[in-house]
Amino acid sequence: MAAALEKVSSNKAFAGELTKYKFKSAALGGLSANFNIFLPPNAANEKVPILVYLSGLTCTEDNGAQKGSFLGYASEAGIALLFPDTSPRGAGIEGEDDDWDFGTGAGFYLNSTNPKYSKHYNMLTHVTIELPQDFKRQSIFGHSMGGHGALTLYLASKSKQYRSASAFSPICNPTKCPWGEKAFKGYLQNGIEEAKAQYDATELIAKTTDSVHILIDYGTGDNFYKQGQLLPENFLKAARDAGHDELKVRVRSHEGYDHSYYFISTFAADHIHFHANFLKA
Ligand SMILES: N[C@@H](CCC(=O)N[C@@H](CSC=O)C(=O)NCC(=O)O)C(=O)O
Repeated sequence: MAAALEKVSSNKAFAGELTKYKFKSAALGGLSANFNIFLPPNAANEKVPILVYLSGLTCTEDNGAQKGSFLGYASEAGIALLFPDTSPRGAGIEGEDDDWDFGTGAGFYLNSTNPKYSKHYNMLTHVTIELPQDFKRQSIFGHSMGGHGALTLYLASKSKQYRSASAFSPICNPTKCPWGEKAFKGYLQNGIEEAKAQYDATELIAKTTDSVHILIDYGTGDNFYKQGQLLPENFLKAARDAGHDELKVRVRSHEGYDHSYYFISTFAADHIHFHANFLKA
């Protein structure tokens, strides 16, 4: 990271340290951006791998850090956690605060090509290039819109930036659900068609021939799943059709669990341990 970082807060947790920084983000058009980073205790003596967590709609860099139950498991595994924000803040674009599922808090981890948003809404560059400039061993996970971000950043990365990806209740096929359709029509000049090439995990896995390491968990009691916003079955079918077996792409359905952080924290250990296999190999 080239820009100067300003420490906002710091808390000791699980023998490690959770620190919030802010800086002036070039990717987000010069706006001030926050992120949290958790360093496990062994980071004082050696280089540690990093796991990036992307949050969902309406979230900030705090939701995952405060409610995900990830820190203790990451501390034990010797893995750092990076929690970016979910969108630029305060761009001042007309209408960006009108809805909870578009604009502020809803950056969809893409680079906007619509001139109205393209100066500020570049969360793809922010997360993949601007924040982690010096990190060599990285994996990525996320929730809901952040699960969409984790899967698409992993699958679309030409440089294989991430060793593995996992997601809780991800938006798996956003070109076919209301949240994705709304976001892509707003942020992208060529809308859904443009999104299919880069920002739809189901479209991407169908074209992926390389070996992948993906874990997805969702709950059958999740109202957004029931409303057809997540579509994990589409992703699973596309993965199997493309030849990715259970060892490469694992999609688990959990009876009765909802979309909340109670669900995420229930399976937090599984996700940290899944990534540890690849980050520490
Ligand atoms: N305000 C909304 C509900 C918003 C919501 O549920 N956001 C989820 C992510 S949804 C997909 O990206 C979330 O993580 N919320 C924050 C939390 O801490 O739970 C509504 O009115 O339905």
